[in-house]
Order: sequence, then C-alpha cells, then structure tokens
Amino acid sequence: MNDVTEPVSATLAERAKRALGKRNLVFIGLMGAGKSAIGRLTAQALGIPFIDSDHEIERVSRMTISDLFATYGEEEFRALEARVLKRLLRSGPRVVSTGGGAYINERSRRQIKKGGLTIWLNAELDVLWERVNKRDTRPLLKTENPKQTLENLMRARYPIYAEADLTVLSRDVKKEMMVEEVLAAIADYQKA
Ligand SMILES: Nc1ncnc2c1ncn2[C@@H]1O[C@H](COP(=O)(O)OP(=O)(O)O)[C@@H](O)[C@H]1O
Ligand SMILES: O=C(O)C1=C[C@@H](OP(=O)(O)O)[C@@H](O)[C@H](O)C1
Ligand SMILES: [Mg+2]
Repeated sequence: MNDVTEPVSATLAERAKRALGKRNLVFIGLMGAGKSAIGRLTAQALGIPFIDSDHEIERVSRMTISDLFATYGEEEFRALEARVLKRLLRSGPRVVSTGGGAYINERSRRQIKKGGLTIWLNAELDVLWERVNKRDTRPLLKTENPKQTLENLMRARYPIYAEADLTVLSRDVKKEMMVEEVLAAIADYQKA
C-alpha cells in the first residue's frame, strides 16, 4: 500500500507522471484505436518525449510501412519492428506508440512488457472501421473484405492485448477526453 497522501493541488497529469516514474508508457491495440494520435497527446500532457514505432521504422529504413511489407514481407517487418522497439524502450520515461501487430509478436511483446507500462486502447469494430477505411496506408487491410479482416484480427488479437497493465475504451469522444482517461488510468495504477 502506498500511504503517501497526494497533495490536493497535484493535477491529473502530475499524478500520472509521478506514477509512471522512469517507466515508458506503451500504447497497444488494433489499427485505428488511436495509439499514434492519443499517444502523442498523452506525451504532451505528461511533458515527456513521444515516439511512434512505425514512424521510427520508416525513418531508419527510409521506406514506408506499405513498401516494407511489399518488398520484404511481414516476417522481416516484424524483425525490424522488434529491433527498433528494443532500442526505443531502453530508457525512459517516454511514450511509445506501437503498430497494432507489435504486441502480438512474441519477441516484441517480451520487450514491451519489460520496457514499460502497457496501455491497451480497446475499441469496437465499427469505431475502428470508420477510422481505418479513410486511408490506404495499412497493408494488412488490402484484402477483398477489409472489414472482415479487421474483425478476424480482433478475434485473434484481443485476448493478447488483454494482458496489458491498463485498458481504456477508445470511442468517438474528443481526443482530450481520451487523454484524460489515459492519465487517470496511470494515476490510479498500483502494481500488485
Ligand atoms: N477519439 C478519437 N476521436 C476521433 N478520431 C480519432 C480519435 N482517436 C483517433 N482518431 C483518429 O483515428 C485515426 C486513426 O488513429 P491512429 O492514432 O492513427 O490509430 P492507430 O495508431 O492506433 O492505428 C486518425 O485519423 C486519428 O486522428
Ligand atoms: O496491426 C498491424 O499488424 C499493423 C498496424 C500498423 O500500425 P497501426 O496500428 O498504428 O495502424 C502498422 O504497424 C502495420 O501496418 C501493421
Ligand atoms: Mg499508429
């Protein structure tokens, strides 16, 4: 039990920052859940650096995610993703937003669990679909029936995302409200 009384004046962001300490905060969840967008805003609120692992992968490879998948295939992409994550998670505190498949890959999942506090942005299919169908940047959804593909990924992945330390329901509310809920979840988190 933590018996230190919080000063009443501490803002939610300050309390969350204190609870996070030197750990990284790692966003996981399916495509369209808001990991990149909410991760960036959360880092701003906490006043700590933000890195999106897909962005970092694109920077070091000088290729887009789509081109990486098309040229080298998913397996090579996962190997590169695991290497990049290992480096990004070496020191903290940072907010790291991962791509949707990172936590599903065993090697990356091990690194993520070791490297920080994990937060799953859980979302319903229709919320995700409304968001991802506006863009064609996600190679895994270039199928005949992308909504069905997304649903299949939900079934396969949600039990694994559920291992996260924290879960917040991602839905169509203002992004600032999502950030508040994320900060509250961190501030309230007590590891057993
Ligand atoms: N709470 C929200 N309300 C409305 N749109 C959102 C919300 N969160 C994210 N988005 C939008 O949904 C799209 C997908 O979000 P993104 O952060 O790229 O998801 P992810 O990185 O999990 O795939 C983006 O256009 C983003 O601006
Ligand atoms: O779910 C996945 O396997 C993927 C999700 C994408 O990231 P977002 O979840 O940020 O869209 C990106 O890493 C790649 O297209 C693969
Ligand atoms: Mg993203």
